[in-house]
Parts: sequence; C-alpha cells; structure tokens
Amino acid sequence: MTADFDIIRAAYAELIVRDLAESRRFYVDILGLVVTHEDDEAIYLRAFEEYLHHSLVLRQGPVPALAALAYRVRSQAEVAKAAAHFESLGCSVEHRASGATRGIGEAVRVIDPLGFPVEFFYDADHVERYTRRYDVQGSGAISRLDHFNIFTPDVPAAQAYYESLGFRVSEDIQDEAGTVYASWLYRKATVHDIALTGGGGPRLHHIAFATHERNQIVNICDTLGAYRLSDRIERGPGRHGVSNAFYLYLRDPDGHRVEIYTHDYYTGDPDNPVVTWDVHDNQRRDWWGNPVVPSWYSEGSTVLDLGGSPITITERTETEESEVTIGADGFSYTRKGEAMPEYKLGNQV
Ligand SMILES: O=S(=O)(O)c1ccc(O)c(O)c1
Ligand SMILES: [Fe+2]
Repeated sequence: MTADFDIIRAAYAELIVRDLAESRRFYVDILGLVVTHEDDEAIYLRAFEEYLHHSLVLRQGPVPALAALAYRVRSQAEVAKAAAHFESLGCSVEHRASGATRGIGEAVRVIDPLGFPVEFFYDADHVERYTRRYDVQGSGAISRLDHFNIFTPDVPAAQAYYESLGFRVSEDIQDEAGTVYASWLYRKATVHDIALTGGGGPRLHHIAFATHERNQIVNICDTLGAYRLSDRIERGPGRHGVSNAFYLYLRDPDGHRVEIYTHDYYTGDPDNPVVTWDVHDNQRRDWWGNPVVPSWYSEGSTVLDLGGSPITITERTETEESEVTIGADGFSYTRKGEAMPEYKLGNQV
C-alpha cells in the first residue's frame, strides 16, 4: 500500500554509545560537530548548515546500538498519517509526545517492515545555523547529515518497501542473473537518503555526513593522524563509483560506522535515470579500483526495538557481494573480459 504522507529527507539518527565522554571526543573534538545540548544521559549534535536541534543523538547505554533513524516529513499533519500508515501495516507504533526526544515535537516511532526503529517527525526546535561561523569551523567542517545505509537480507523487498514510501532508486548493483546486492534511494534531490546493503539484518551499516569539499575530508584524516587515531579510518579516502562521491569511512569508539561524503549529484527531475552497476565491476564501489576492506562488508550495528531490546538478525539467503567479487578467481574486472591483476584484489583474507 502506497503511503499518503510526504517524507522530505533523512534527518537524524540516535545511537547508543557506552562512554559519552569518549564519543564526545570523537564527534566534537575531531569531527567538529556542534553541541546543541548535553547532559549526563545524552549529547545532541548538529553540523554547520543545520538549524534543527540535532541530526545526531548520542545516548549513554550498556550496548552499542541504533535506537532510531528519523525522517522529517513535510508537515505536522503528516506525522498522524505516518502513524496510521504503519498501524495499518500492523507494525509496532509508539506515539511520542513533544519533547520525548529533546528538541523534537510530537512524533511517531515505529518498527518498520524491515525491522528498523524509524521515527517520523516535523516540529523541531530551531537553533543557530553555523553556516558562516568560520570563526569556529575547523579544517574538516561537516555541513549536514546526508544519508543512512542499512543491512537488510532481501534488497528487492526492502527497495519495494521504500518505494511504497515514495522513495526512488538512483543506483543499484546487480549481477547477470539479476541478483540485487545493493540499492540507493532518495527523497531529497541527491543520490540517496537511504541505501540498502544486502546482508544479515536489521543492522545499521552507516550514517553519513556531507562536507562541501574533498580537502575537508582529507583534513579529517590528517587530524585523526595527529591524534594518533588513524585506526578510526576503516576505508578511504577515495572516490565512489556509485554516487560519484568522494568518501571516507570511520569507525567511532563503539564501532558505529560514519561516512564523510561529498559531491554526489542532483537527482531531482522526474526522469532521473537509474544507474545499474555490474557486481563484478571493480570500480563500482571505488572508482580507482581500490579493494573494499572485508569489515566494510561484514560489520554493522545492532538495532533496538521500541522497548530497547536488540532485534534478532535474519541472515541473507542470496549470495553475498564479498563472495562474488573476490579477484583471485577472475570474478572482478577493470576492463570487461580481462582478468584482474594480482595486486588490486578485493576481500583478501
Ligand atoms: O561503495 S559505493 O560506491 O557503492 C557507495 C556509494 C555511496 C555511498 O553512500 C556508500 O556508502 C557507498
Ligand atoms: Fe554511504
């Protein structure tokens, strides 16, 4: 059933972290996110171009996990429509009073058909927008939250669910038999607000923030080196094939994956063409052909149900991308038909 409420964009994530102070050092001291509010239980963070109260909540807890992915809808009236939609699907639905999450008005939080805790809201406190606060922006200034990426076992089914919410596909990765390994879908006019990564789920793969320039991403790497925290860098910097974005993947103190991303492309016209990549194309995930580290394919964050308990993971039944793109047996190519050289093979374990 197609939804009758209008989702605008990916808006905020709530992550459970074990040590607020250590997480604050990573997200504030190193990544430079702005603290809107902090107390003993949680820190509310925003990036420099954001004027809503937060785009990331770090909440103290015993086990690292995703507590919520939140989408902003176009009006407060849409929140009630969202609640009715998920109730009609038989999903768990929690009506949240204004202020249940600091800075957010009346909202609805559901366990969606893919097993994820997802919130829909409109009313939110406005706070100072730091767009021109060059007096406090560091060399790695982050502009805004851009997207979520989730592990889910059945990508076509998850894609159909998100299309029923009005999302459109921008790019995907398939093989010659039509198996879909990953898919990118959007509401705002960029490559994605949500990406679906085939794998055991529900698990969070990553949240992503955008910068304006590539050098800001390189500066974040230099800063991590200066703090002797280069092991926070999991993958990149590099240039994606899918999305064409310049990227960097970090792992926070609890292992949550955070992507810093810039310069994807506009998708706002009704006839925006879908780009489909061959899973054996070694430039699909890194345009320069650099291998994807194994942990990027396998590790993700547990998600919580509305009562705060971890949700059971369902394993993927179709082939895993990391299995079909091992270069050693010629399953990958830079130029179709030519065997891969020995030195740029993916997933060497
Ligand atoms: O690695 S991919 O080029 O497929 C890719 C593209 C866009 C993303 O946001 C991402 O996380 C991964
Ligand atoms: Fe991403």
